[in-house]
Amino acid sequence: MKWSETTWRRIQPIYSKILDMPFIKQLTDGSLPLEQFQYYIRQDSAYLENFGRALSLIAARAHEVEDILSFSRFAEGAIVVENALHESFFKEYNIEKNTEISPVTHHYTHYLKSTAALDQVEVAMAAVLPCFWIYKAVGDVIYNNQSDLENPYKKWIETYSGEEFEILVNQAINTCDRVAATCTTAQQERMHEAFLAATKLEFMFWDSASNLRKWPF
Ligand SMILES: Cc1ncc(CO)c(N)n1
Ligand SMILES: Cc1ncsc1CCO
Repeated sequence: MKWSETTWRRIQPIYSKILDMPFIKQLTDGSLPLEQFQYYIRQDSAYLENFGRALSLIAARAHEVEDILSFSRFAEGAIVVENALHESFFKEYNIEKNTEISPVTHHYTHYLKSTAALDQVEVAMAAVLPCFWIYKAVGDVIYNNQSDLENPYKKWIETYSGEEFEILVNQAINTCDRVAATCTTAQQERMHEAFLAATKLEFMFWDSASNLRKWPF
């Protein structure tokens, strides 16, 4: 079995919990309270900026020229999406710009950047993979279950359900499979652990928006 098939199977219990989250259900039917969406977009802007940095670090550390190119493109894509948030979502949804980074965003972005800087590069590639794969999978489920044509979050829903994003996601998955094939079993296991950790953080990222989580001080 491919590394990606094994890793996707292993995270199924968490993936099911993600699909059951109130945030996802309410985004799908359009009933998500605006305050939660605003919180989410502000945090996602900070997330994408740092995700872009992590992807650039991986590009710099990749062994193969084709992977330097892919991860440089991914990094650019993340910053382009971040820019789009500022150009449209911040204005349309009346979102304040200067936000304090939340505890979960802080943890997730620092986890990705330290993994990208210090871990084996194959492990770093596995750590960023849920950002692609979970969003593609969840984006498709939301897109296919939209119940309300007037959904105020329609534009967001379209970001991750297009063919363009799908191509990048498949590229990220295939890259992980190719590099995993060069790794020892122990190294592949560390790739699984990184994929699992980032999947949990994807759950927590939405959970944090649902609860408008803040620092205690
Ligand atoms: C938290 C998070 N994970 C993944 C993506 C998609 O890359 C995103 N925009 N935000
Ligand atoms: C995963 C992801 N999220 C926003 S853009 C992107 C793909 C990289 O361009």
